[in-house]
Amino acid sequence: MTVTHAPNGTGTDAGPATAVGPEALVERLRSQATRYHSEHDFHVRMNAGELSPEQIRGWVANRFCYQEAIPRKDAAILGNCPDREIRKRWIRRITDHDGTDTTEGGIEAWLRLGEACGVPRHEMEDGRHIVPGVRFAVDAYVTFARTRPWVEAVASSLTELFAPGLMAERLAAFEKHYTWIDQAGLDYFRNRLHQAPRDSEHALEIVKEHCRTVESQESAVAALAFKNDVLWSMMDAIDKAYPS
Ligand SMILES: O=C(O)c1cc(C(=O)O)c2c(n1)C(=O)C(=O)c1cc(C(=O)O)[nH]c1-2
Repeated sequence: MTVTHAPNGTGTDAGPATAVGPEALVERLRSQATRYHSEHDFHVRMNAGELSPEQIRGWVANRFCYQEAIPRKDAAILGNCPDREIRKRWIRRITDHDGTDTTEGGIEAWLRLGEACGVPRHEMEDGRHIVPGVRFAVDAYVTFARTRPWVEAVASSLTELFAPGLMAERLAAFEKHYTWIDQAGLDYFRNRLHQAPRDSEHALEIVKEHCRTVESQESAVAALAFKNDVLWSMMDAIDKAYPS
C-alpha cells in the first residue's frame, strides 16, 4: 500500500523548545505545503486532465458545501475577535463570498462554475450530492472557528498561502483538458488568484503579531495542520464517492 499522506495530528514537526522569530514561524507554517490537498491523488489526476465529467461534477457539487460555509466561518472569527482594525479588514472576506447588492460574490461564481460543468444550480443548493465525509469535514472547520481562540482560527485559514499555485494549475488544466466546460464558468478561479494572496498576507500579519510565545506558535502550527486535514478529508471522501 502506498501511503500518500500521514495523519497530521498536531505534530508535523517536533517544534523548537522556545519561541522563534516571526520569519522563522512563517517558514514553519509554509513547510506544511507538502500536506496541502494539492498533493492529493484526486487533484493530481484532475490537473493531469484524467477525470471524467462525472468526477468533475461530483467534485464541484461537493466543494459547494465548503464554499457556502466560508462566510459562516469568517463570521465566527469576527464574532470572537476583539480588535476593530482586524475586523475592518477581515469582514471583506464575507462580502467576497456572499456578494453585495452591487457585486457578485464567490458563491454565485461557484454556482455558475457548477452550471458550466453540468450541475444544475438547485442540485448544488439543496445539497443532494454532498457526501457525509465532506459534510463532516466542513462542519469541523466551522466549529473550529467558533470554538477555538480567534488567532488559531485565523492561522487555520493559512492554507490559502498554498492555494494560488493550485488555482493557477487548475485554471490551466481546465482550459486545456476539460474543453467541454464553458470557459466563462472559470471566473471563480480567476478571482481567487488575487483574493487568496491578499487574504493570506493579512492572516500572516496577524499570526506573526499575536503568536510570540512557544505555546501560541505551536497552536498556530497545529491549527494549520488541522485545516490541511479538513481539506485532505474532503478529497478522500470525494475520491471514494466518484471512483475512476
Ligand atoms: O480550491 C481550493 O483548492 C481552495 C482551497 C482553499 C484553502 O486552501 O483553504 C480555499 C479555497 N479554495 C477557496 O476558494 C476559498 O475561498 C477559501 C477560503 C479559505 C479559508 O480558509 O478562509 N480557504 C479557501
